[in-house]
This record gives sequence, C-alpha cells and structure tokens, in this order.
Amino acid sequence: MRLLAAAAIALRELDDVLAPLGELFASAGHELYLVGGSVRDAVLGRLGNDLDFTTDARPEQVTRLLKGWADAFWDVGIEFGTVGVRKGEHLIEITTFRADTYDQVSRNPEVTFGDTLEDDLVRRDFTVNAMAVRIGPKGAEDFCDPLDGMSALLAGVIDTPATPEQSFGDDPLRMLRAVRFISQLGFELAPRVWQAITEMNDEIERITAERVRAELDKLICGEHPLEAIDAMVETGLAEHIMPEIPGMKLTIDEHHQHKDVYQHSLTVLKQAIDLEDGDPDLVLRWAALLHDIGKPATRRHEPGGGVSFHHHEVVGAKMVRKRMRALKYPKAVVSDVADLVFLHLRFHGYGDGAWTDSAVRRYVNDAGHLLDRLNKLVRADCTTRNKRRARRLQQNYDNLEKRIADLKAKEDLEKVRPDLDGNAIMELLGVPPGPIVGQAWRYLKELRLDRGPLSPEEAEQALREWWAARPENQG
Ligand SMILES: Nc1ncnc2c1ncn2[C@@H]1O[C@H](COP(=O)(O)OP(=O)(O)OP(=O)(O)O)[C@@H](O)[C@H]1O
Repeated sequence: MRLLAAAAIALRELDDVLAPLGELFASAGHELYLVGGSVRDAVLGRLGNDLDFTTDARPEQVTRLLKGWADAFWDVGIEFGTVGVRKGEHLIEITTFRADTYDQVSRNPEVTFGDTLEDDLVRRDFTVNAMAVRIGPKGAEDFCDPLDGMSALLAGVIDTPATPEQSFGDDPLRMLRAVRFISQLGFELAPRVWQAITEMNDEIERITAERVRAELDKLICGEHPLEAIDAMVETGLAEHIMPEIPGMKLTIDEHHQHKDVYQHSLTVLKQAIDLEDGDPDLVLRWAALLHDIGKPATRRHEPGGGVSFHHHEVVGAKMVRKRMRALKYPKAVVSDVADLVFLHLRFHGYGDGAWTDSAVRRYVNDAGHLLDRLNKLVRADCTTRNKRRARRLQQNYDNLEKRIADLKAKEDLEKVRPDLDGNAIMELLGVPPGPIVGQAWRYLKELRLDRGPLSPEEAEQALREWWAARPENQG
C-alpha cells in the first residue's frame, strides 16, 4: 500500500510536534488522534502545516494541557469544542469528540460531545475525511479506519458514512462540500451521492451565504474546478447557488464555435488558469467563468439571421455584483470581478492591432490595478477553432502587451493625471473651488490620455482654449 507508506513518511517528519503532543495527552490519561482532512492529505502526500486533531478531553482540559506548550493560543471556537494553537510553523486545532452534526453556524450552536472516536468519525461528512491516526508519546502509532475511508481514497470516490439522504438532511452544506472535493482532490461522487444531491439540491437554500461562499472559494481555487462546476450544474445544485451559470447553457454563442456559452466559459476558465503565475487567482477565475453571463439576457436575433449580445459586458457586470454581494463576497472582490467582466471586451474595441498611443493609455488607465488580470482574461477569452483567427488574435495580444511595455518605458502609464492640478486650474482661470474645476480637470485628463504628457505651456494653452470655447464665456 504505497499511499499508506507515503502517509507514514509524512507523519514521521512531524514527529517533533506529534510526539510531544501525544506525550502531553497520554500523561493526562487522554486519547489524541490526527483526523479528517489532515489524515486524508497525509495519505495523498499533500499535508500542509494545518493539523486537525480530535480527543476525548473536554475543551477546558485541552486548554490546560496546551497553555504552557504552545507558542500562541486562541479559543474562538471553544463553544464548538475547538481549541486552536500555533507551535512553530504548525497551526493545530484540537476538537473534542463530536456527538452531533457539524452544522455549526446555521442551526446547531449547541454542541454535544461524544465518548468514543467512532462516535466522532461516523458523523463526519465523507468517508475519506473520517480516518484517524492515534498519536502517542512516539508520534503516529495506529491507523483507525472503521468506515473504510482508505478504499474510497484509493478509488477516488466521495461517499458518506451514513446514507447520503440522512447526511445531507442533517447538514445540506455537505452537498456543496462533496462537489468542492471534486475540485480539490479530482475525485468522483459515488453514484448514490450524485443521486441524493440531484433529489435534495434545494435544501442548500437552508445554508447561510457565508458557509456557501467559503466552500465556493475552495471549489473555484481547486485543481479541478471545471469538473466540480460541471457536477454542480448537472446535479442541479448550481441552480440554487448561482443560477447564472446553468443559465449560460441556453445560449449559443455568436460564432457557433461551442455547444453553448457555458462550454465556452469553462474553456476560458481553463485557459485563464493556465496563464496564472503561481497561486490560484480567485478574482481572475471568477471573472473568466462569469465574463459572458450577460449574454442570455442580451441575445437578439438580427434581421440578417445573426445573433448579437450588445452590452452584455454591462449587463454581466451588474449581474456579477448582485450575485456576489448576495453571497457576501468582500467588496473589493465583487468590484474587481465585476470590473473585469465589464472590461473584457475592451481589447476587441480597438480593431485588429491598430493600437495607437492613445488607445494603449486608455486601456491601461481603465484597467488600473486589474491590468495584469485583464490581459490574462482577454487572452484566455479566445476559444476559436479557426487556427488563422486564433493566430491573428494571439499576435494582437502580443502586440498590445509590447505596446504597453514600450509606452511604459516612456511615460508613467500607471498614474495618468492631468498636467495641471486643481490649484493650478483655479489660479489660471481665476475661479473658486466648484464644479468647473472638476470639469476642467476631466478635460485635461482626456487630453492627457489622447496626446500623452504635455509641457506646462501646452497644458495652459489647451485649458485657456477650452475655457474660452465655453458658451458662457463667448460674446
Ligand atoms: N459539514 C460537515 N459535516 C461533517 N463533517 C465535517 C463538516 N465540515 C467539516 N467536517 C469534518 O472536519 C474536517 C475539517 O473540515 P474542513 O472544512 O477544514 O475541511 P478539510 O477536509 O480539512 O479540507 P481543507 O483543509 O482543504 O478545507 C473534515 O475533514 C471533516 O472530517
């Protein structure tokens, strides 16, 4: 069993933290187990610094045991039976055996504790998350797997300890967790799990937006988000979480390149992921998946027989704002994703490669801090099978990025400001603070975007001409 061997090696490397912890609990007469995602990830060779444990000791006893040993300590989860500590680089959470469901936030703040490890494991969400390793004075000592999570792990299957209907009835969030593990682990749902989600997906509406969002974040940032999104759509779960995603299935794109806008969006998501520099980029991934959600609502059949989606970027950005706000995403994430959706057609507005200095300045200025992501999004948004067209678009992207780099070498493209500030404008025109100053400022900024940096004399001259041409200053 190679996987188990991998786990044994991973755990041996943790001996210097596991053994002293095991010693502490054993000498106080308590059991301690590494459990849940930590055991699963150790077997898969992907264990990080977060370690989850379970114990028969009550939270106050755990607190007493750990206080002198840990480098830092927090007890925000204590009413749910969890005590958290940091030891060196490890973030450790120790939870007392559970004898109720894990639906902590929305329905069940009263936690009841269990007496045995088995009580705890059988209440966990999936069998792959219900394995434990007994920790004693020598570190990892024994592997406990009463629900045969190892077979499910080896087969790559997400299944529930009890029947899925019972499990999802206790905590409907588990339906979304199941799909999120497809993304993180590349596993499949057991047929009975798939079936149960198909039948009970509307129950997810009982769950708070915060819990849903936490799972969605992990889903979209996993290694296999396309498969997970597809499972969410095909089981009907997406209809209750983000109906805009299945909504894209109804609409064929204008070039008839794809079965539907939904398939195109999944491809764009995949291509955007391929362009990431390192860590998963939540904002880029959402923007790639949602960039065309305005299409179904804006589809028009044109008299000549074609289809158009005018202003779908405007409608799409609005839809993104509404949905992501409802899911309680932080303001900055909502506005970044919506802005990218709004800007995703900017690139095409400039025709085939005719990037004037003014067009480059405007593109960079409008993208602001999203420039790098916008470049990736527009590059990813090319899914044509017409090789010549794809090559031409590719050259156009390369050309744009080169033009941006060239112009950046000459001007401070990041912070395009008018060549005169508010004070200089007031002095020159002899006006007090007021709306006129704002109008003059915007005029000069437009001029700056069109023509690049102006000398002070040129800027003053331009401002005087603008002022003289105003109706109230004529005659
Ligand atoms: N809603 C739930 N129902 C039942 N068990 C749960 C539930 N949420 C968490 N668990 C249990 O607690 C463990 C830790 O949960 P957590 O959400 O941190 O996921 P994880 O498996 O550790 O994955 P990750 O660390 O990638 O989020 C799970 O492995 C599972 O055993």
